[in-house]
Amino acid sequence: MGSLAGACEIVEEKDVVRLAKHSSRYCETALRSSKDMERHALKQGSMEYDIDQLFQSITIKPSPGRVMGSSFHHLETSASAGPSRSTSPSNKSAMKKPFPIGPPRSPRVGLSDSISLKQALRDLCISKASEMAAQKRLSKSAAASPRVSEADKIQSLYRQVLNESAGRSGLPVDKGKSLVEISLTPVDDIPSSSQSLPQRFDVIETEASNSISEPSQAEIFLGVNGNRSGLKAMVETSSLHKSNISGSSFSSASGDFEIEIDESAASPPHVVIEDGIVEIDKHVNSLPLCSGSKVDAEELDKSIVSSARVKSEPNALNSELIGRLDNTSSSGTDNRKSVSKVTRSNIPRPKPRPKRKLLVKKKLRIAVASASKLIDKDDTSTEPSASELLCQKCNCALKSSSTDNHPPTNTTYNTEKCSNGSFSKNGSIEANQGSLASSHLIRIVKSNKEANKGSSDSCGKGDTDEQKRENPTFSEKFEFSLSSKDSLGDYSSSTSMSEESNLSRFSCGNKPHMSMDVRWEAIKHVKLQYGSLGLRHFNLLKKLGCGDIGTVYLAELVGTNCLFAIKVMDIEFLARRKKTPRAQAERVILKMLDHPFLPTLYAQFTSDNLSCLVMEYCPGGDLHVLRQKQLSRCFSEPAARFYVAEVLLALEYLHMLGVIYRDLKPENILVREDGHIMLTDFDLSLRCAVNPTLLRSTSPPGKDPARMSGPYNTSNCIQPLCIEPSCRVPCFTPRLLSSTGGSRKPKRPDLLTQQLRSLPQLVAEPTEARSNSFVGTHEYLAPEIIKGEGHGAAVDWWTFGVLLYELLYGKTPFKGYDNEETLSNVVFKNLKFPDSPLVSSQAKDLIRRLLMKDPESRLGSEKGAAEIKRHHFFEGLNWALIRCAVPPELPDIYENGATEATSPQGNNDGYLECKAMGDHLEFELF
Ligand SMILES: Nc1ncnc2c1ncn2[C@@H]1O[C@H](COP(=O)(O)OP(=O)(O)OP(=O)(O)O)[C@@H](O)[C@H]1O
Repeated sequence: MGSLAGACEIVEEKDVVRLAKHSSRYCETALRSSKDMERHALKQGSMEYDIDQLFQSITIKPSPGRVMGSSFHHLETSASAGPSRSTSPSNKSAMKKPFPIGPPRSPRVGLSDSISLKQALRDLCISKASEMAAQKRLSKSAAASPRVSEADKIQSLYRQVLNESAGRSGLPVDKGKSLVEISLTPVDDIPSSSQSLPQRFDVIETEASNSISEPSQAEIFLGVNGNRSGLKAMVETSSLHKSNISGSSFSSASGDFEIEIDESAASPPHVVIEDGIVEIDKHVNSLPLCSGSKVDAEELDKSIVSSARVKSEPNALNSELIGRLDNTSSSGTDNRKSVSKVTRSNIPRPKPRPKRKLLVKKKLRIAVASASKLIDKDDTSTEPSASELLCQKCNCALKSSSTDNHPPTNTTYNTEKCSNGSFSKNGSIEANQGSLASSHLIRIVKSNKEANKGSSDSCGKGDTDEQKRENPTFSEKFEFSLSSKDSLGDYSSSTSMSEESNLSRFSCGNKPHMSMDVRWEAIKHVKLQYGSLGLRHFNLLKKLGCGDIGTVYLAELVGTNCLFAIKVMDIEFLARRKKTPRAQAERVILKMLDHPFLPTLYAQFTSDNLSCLVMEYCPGGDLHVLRQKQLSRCFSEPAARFYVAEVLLALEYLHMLGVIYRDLKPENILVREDGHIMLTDFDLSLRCAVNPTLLRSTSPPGKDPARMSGPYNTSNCIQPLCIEPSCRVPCFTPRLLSSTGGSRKPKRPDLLTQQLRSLPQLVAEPTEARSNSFVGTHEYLAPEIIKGEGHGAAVDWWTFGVLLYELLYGKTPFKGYDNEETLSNVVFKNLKFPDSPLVSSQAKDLIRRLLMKDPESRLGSEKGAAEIKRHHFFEGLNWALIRCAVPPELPDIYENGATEATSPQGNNDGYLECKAMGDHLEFELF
């Protein structure tokens, strides 16, 4: 057709007539006759007939050039050669049939060109029609044939694409080199091994089904030009998901596997599991093979974690993703940008796992918990909590409490070691909150645990052998515990230190002034709950100090907010050092005490070789520390008066109980939270008999009461006025009682004062007590103690004078170069007062009267504290209400009730001594 178009134009016949009005009649006739013949011949076939009809309406119009040069010239020649040039209708037919012009030639020549052209056109049309019919038949048969699969179509399509591609690029299609791997295997079924190659298809002859549009081909070309894996994915896309020819999704033939491919995603995806669908978003660097529902949550977790970690590595993702699509792990080096999102819906996974998401969440939660455990590990490794180490019900120390063979990180897994299985979570939690205990606690608890086991406690009987195996040191310690237990039994029986005695002995009933204290209730509750109280019920928070016979810890009762000071004493150590009597004395004295300026003993128990005293905790430190904090390293006179007044009351109380304190010094005067004092440390105290007597005044009326034994020694007073509720309580007015020993001239007493002074005086001073012990602190030792002449209660008034002196002057009065000189000064040196700071004469007079080297001349030696109270130094002081007075200063309370003053003193000597004394008890610094 193309060649023909160039030679002539096909126009309608009328135009030809109009144009060829000069054509000869012969030509028209010939043409007409020729058409008739052909029409007749084509009647046999309808298609040919139609074509013939078509051609009847076609007139070949020669091109201008040709017309002028050949055909037109040919017509002219014919016309000139003919007899008539008329344009009559008869000529029309002649013009239709060309006749020869010029030299005569066969009339077929001119017609033969025209006929051949038409014939060629007709043949071409027939050929095309036949092809279409054949193609139609072929397509019908192909559709009906079950053997023609989608893969065949894919292959044919691909073949066609390759051919076109080769044709366009000019490259030959080499079957061997450009063999394309078309994987029809769903991802789930693809083994992860890199050796398993995808199924290969050779390109086969298949008719194009036109199912691939240009976009798909473009994608395929992109894949071809990219890399093998990319091509594979794209081919899969285009072939398996016809509905989405753009290749944005991938679905298997079974329809249960879908991979969405987002071409625009050039960055790594990340994975989200939701209702069984694995979504790979842009941030996954390393994604495990999503083999259906067999996707391992751990791997997914890893992927998620890694996605967060390697967001900045987008290139790595594609390779991994492609590798997963190929299911060939080794194909991870490709870098294809067209695949970035894969969605798995419902294929080969046997059953969906709707809980996958939960599983992941759980894992994350576990991970958080693990992280918390890691954080806890660190915490417990350095500062384990007692409650974490103990079974709260059966008091069995948990495995983790052993620091020898078990790292502290095991603290949370060992509840199963307790046969009772009653590990108290609350206790643990609360213990964790406030636990600052150090490793020493572990060892103490450990000893406690072993003691429990050794004493056939209800918990862990069967674990003994097992623990021996697990802990090589257990056997040794276990035996030691037994021996300790024997020793303890003797000790306990002789000293009534058992827990049972503690239970029956102690209650708030015999300590009325503290009966409302919540700490009693807390202790009582624990005793009722667990049957007994032990060290296991406390979290040792801080070491407060280490004394001569034990170490004092700040402790919290587990499950409460109650703080205590627990004095822990190693019984064997005490026995070896012959200090057991001191511990006994302190314990007995503490049991008796019920006074606002003396410590309350809440409980006492023994565990293994430890004797523990649970006392009231004083957070304000001691007066020695407090004095050091003062500007001039000494207290003001009012402050000093306040403190010594309270000490005086405490000493008076002790003396009434028949206790000579003997160790008065600022270090033993603790400051409570409210600023009032508490006298502590009674291991040097002397217990003695005391016979409180009511002394009647023998002096005549009007005599200076300072010379009397007491202000109330009036014979005409039957009952002490202070007992009367309706009394105006003049006896509480210190002024009335302060004439004793005062340098000031006493005022003339009025009638009431005379009556009060005439009242009988209670004297509860253990005046008859004598001791030859060399006890106390050098600077505070009374001369009679140093001389060894025997001493009594008056030693406390000597020390009381030294205390007042130190508080006012910041130093002790007889301090020498060394202890020997100090002792010498105490015995021989006269008392001197420094020029500064300025101290009142009343204070100096009191000190002077108290520091009389002769104990019998000493103020208070005859009638006790009452004499001292009456001194002018205390004039105006309300003794009865001094506990309600405002203290000089309040301590700064820090965390856990501790203060700067109660910070660890670092007494390594004492501490090391404690460590050395116990075979398996170690006290360590925080
Ligand atoms: N109830 C308490 N509250 C607060 N801290 C206390 C308490 N009891 C003792 N401490 C502190 O513990 C330290 C040691 O006390 P401990 O009674 O063992 O006596 P010490 O006076 O140092 O020694 P020693 O018994 O040899 O005289 C004290 O210095 C004191 O700081």
